Amino acid sequence: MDIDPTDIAGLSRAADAGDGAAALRLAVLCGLGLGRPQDWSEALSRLDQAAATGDRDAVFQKTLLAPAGGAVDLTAWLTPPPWTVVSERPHVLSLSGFVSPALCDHLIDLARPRLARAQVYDPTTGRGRVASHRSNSAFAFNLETTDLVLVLLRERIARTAGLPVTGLEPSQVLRYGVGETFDWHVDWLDPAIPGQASDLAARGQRIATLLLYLNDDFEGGETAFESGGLRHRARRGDALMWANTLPQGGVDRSTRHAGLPPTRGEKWVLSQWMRPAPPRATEGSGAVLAKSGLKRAWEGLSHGLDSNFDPKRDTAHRARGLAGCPAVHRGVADHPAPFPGGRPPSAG
Ligand SMILES: O=C(O)CCC(=O)C(=O)O
Ligand SMILES: [Fe+2]
Repeated sequence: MDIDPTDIAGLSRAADAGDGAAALRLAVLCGLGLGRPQDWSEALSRLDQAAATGDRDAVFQKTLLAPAGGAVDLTAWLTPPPWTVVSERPHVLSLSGFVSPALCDHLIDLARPRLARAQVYDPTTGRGRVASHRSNSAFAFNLETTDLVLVLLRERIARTAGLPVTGLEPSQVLRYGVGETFDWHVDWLDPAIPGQASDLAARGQRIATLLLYLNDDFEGGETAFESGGLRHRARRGDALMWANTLPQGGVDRSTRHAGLPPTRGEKWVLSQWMRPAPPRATEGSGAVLAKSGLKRAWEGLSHGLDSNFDPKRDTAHRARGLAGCPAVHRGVADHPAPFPGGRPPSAG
């Protein structure tokens, strides 16, 4: 495809003329709400259009999203599965069957050829750097590598947490070989650390973390919490979600945790850190952002940074976010309804 990937009109023309790759790219932009308003029904019909051309990637993504054949069940996708409370303090929930084993394999396949040594924040500069306490490897998805499966997965994660998808950081796949670890750490950012303060001011706190376990054929490698001595092992396709902030606001210091080293085999997880909203720098009129944001997001190959910002919705989330993760805290207090009234927000 030699069409400008940020040229929505050009992509639409090519898609309607039978270019499956253009239709598939358009499906991603429709699902993300980048360069145009978010529209699930168009995203799915562009996927169908791409699959109908015989585009192998589109056909494969459709089988992952609708394994029984037929149409993708959007309501099912955007409805969080039941959960169990693993720990009240820290607030940790376990969700079984978050995605299918086939989808886990797909995420591993996307990440495997793109892995690099995982990094941590440099406490002074705030830039990434290699550190001995994080010896595993990682891949963070960018706009180019984000497919419709990941777009829908990110929306499912956001709705499970009760946080806006625009606040999700780039999704990362982590791989741990034998002896590799993400040693004891917290996911929340510390305003007292200069390298984290400006990021915190721009994007808000990492309210919640969700880990999706992509395989289970290894030994050791548990996710461990210092407080209470919790050691969590999950089945492939299960997720673990916890709040890094307290319901009344402020960070939860009891969330100190680690990815312990596998003693046999390799461990794969998808790690999703969640903020209350996109960076303040991008706030403005939604329409202007929608156009210029896409070009900038593509050039930076990032996403989540410039998606369609809705000042009313996202400011409310940010305010709410300061007092913790809605779904995790509600889940702990009032298991199992994740949304007010027990129903997810509308899929539209
Ligand atoms: O791999 C794990 O079990 C932990 C990962 C983790 O702590 C993180 O991604 O923040
Ligand atoms: Fe962590």
